[in-house]
Amino acid sequence: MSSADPTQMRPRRFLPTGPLTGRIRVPGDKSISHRSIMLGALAVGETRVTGLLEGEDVLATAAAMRAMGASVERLGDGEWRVSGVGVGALLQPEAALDMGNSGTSTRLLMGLVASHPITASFVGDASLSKRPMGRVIEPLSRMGADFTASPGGTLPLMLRGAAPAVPIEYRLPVASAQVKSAILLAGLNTPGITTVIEPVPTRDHSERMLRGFGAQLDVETDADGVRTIRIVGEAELRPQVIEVPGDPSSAAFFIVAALIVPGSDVVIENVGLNPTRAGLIEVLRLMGGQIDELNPREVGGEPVADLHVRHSVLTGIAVDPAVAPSMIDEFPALFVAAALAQGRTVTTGLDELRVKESDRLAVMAAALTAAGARVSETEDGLIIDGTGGDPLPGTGHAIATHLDHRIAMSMAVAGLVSTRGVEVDDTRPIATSFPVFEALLDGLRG
Ligand SMILES: O=C(O)C1=C[C@@H](OP(=O)(O)O)[C@@H](O)[C@H](O)C1
Ligand SMILES: C=C(OP(=O)(O)O)C(=O)O
Repeated sequence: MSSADPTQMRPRRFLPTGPLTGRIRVPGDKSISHRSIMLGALAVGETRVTGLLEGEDVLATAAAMRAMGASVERLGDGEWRVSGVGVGALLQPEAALDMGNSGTSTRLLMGLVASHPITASFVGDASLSKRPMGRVIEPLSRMGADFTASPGGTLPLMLRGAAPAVPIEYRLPVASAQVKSAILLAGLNTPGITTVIEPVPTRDHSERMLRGFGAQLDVETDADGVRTIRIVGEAELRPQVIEVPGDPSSAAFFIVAALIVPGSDVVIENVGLNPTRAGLIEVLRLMGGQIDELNPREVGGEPVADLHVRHSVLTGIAVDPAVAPSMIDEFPALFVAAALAQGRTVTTGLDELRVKESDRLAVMAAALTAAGARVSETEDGLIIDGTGGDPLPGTGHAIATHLDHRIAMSMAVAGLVSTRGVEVDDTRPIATSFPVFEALLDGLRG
């Protein structure tokens, strides 16, 4: 796990580069990888997964499911076997579950534990220990689970599951796939029907995968786009064979890199393009980005294509806040594209970015300023005046990543179009979601 110990930090200066050219394949989707292990661990029998992301966050999920009785084994590169215990049969872990840096592991596993007759403690690193868990504690308490959390509703916390739990109907107060998923997973072992009402659609991997594993789940969408998701509890899950598509959130760094580095021409293979995840591509196209989808197909029940990305003259825009949930993790990368675009980019409605691995509005504003970009921070977004493609001049200050992988990778990309490079204070967090990022980047430099 990434540690907060500053003596262990691994800095790197990302230098300006010539054109990026070639083909790459990004690792498996992080959201789908977490869910493959969790649902595999709840099915009776053997689930096989290929293309699993072997990042630290997913490994934290794997370790937790092992600690609760499932067998989770690595057979080869991205190839895993999960032998599940069955819904209702999770065992009480002997030690605290170490969630590392991973919000998804924490919140989804809290959902699972909440409706099992077990007690579990959750701990995490310095970044995760600041993130709000009240958003899952509240609905899961209504289902009967009992929590002892740190002040402010943070980790470390202890959770005593309810048996039986009580089904609820819950309207999400924040657009969060993690909160939605926590409640649906708790609903798996709850008698009756658990209902989540989602006013703003968020990534729907849980719904797709729960159905794929045989849970009875239905989704109704009204004329305003409000989704009502119902899951029938005391489900029996059937083991699956899952091929995890490439992670669009990882592809994002290479899409932006190829767009901003003059002369670049890159193909990123096997990128998941679920519409609840593909907002960045839409926004970059509106800015003038040349991104073509080749060989569209389905992988693991998700739309996928190879993306052909060429250097483009980008123009700043006002980003529609409605697109935010479908690119929530991609804003740091978008901010870098905006910093190199012509004219002004305005983003709004991004309060959720303040509760990710870091406060991504404040940290990206500081990071881009240190790189020489013109940025101002508002309550719920950034306003960025781009260089029009000129290299970022830099200020000589290193970028503080605050244990946030997406800040480290975004600023690595910014360094590619700079006059003297961009010094990232710590590259270790990159391993939480994209361990081969630096190797792929160095490979494209030719
Ligand atoms: O459900 C998921 O897999 C995720 C949901 C999002 O979080 P929120 O639900 O907090 O928006 C996203 O930021 C995270 O990287 C993964
Ligand atoms: C927000 C993220 O992940 P998590 O919430 O799982 O820590 C992310 O990967 O950008």
